Amino acid sequence: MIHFTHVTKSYEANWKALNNVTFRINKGEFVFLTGHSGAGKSTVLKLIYMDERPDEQRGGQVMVKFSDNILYDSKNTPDDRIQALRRKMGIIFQDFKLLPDRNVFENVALALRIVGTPSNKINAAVFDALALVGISQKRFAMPYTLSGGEQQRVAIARAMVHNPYLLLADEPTGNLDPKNAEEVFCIFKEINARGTTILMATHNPDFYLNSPFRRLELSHGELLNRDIL
Ligand SMILES: Nc1ncnc2c1ncn2[C@@H]1O[C@H](COP(=O)(O)OP(=O)(O)OP(=O)(O)O)[C@@H](O)[C@H]1O
Repeated sequence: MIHFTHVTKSYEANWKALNNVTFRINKGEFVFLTGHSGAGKSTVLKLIYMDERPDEQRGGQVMVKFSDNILYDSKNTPDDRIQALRRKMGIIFQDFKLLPDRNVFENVALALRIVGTPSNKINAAVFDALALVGISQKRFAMPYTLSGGEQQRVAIARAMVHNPYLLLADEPTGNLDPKNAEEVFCIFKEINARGTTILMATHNPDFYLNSPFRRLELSHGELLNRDIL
């Protein structure tokens, strides 16, 4: 589903945030992305949701392939197709990024309203997504009244409401205490078991050391483990 082929990304001249990174993630996998602060984890995720592109000269290629007919690659995807790409994935950040002036239901519903989904379908999809993360009872609450763990669960519901093929998570448990972090990780495992591919950037070894899932480890912009094709 995700193919990085010799990807190099320089934000500044003569300095590579990512250097010649090649890996592949298959449909249905759960993969961790690890590495020290500044190793390039967020850059990998931004290249997948095309907030960034590889270097023009010898930057390699990022390809995201959802099916035989639905394919986005960094060389041939114009800027005006990026929204369509992002509608096929869910993205979760460390700091939740909920809209402070909308309640839980509206935060989750918004992505569907924007694309003109009929309200009966919105209601059903939002209820399903809130049930998935176990927070239906808080649907009328405003974000500032929720704990960090609850806010992140709303963010997961928002990311999942349109049934994405792929879930990208950038340090999703970084602001949570261990109990909430574990709960969020369990929700991710459930989402993956239902078929969504997951790439999760994390610093937390408790997740990846005792886990059957594959790990891509970055150090100073380079991939350390190369048994990942
Ligand atoms: N827009 C930018 N302009 C210049 N440098 C950048 C930019 N974005 C990232 N960098 C640099 O690229 C390197 C990789 O950053 P990135 O955010 O991908 O690392 P990370 O592994 O996600 O780090 P952290 O765990 O701290 O979030 C860092 O040295 C960072 O300072």
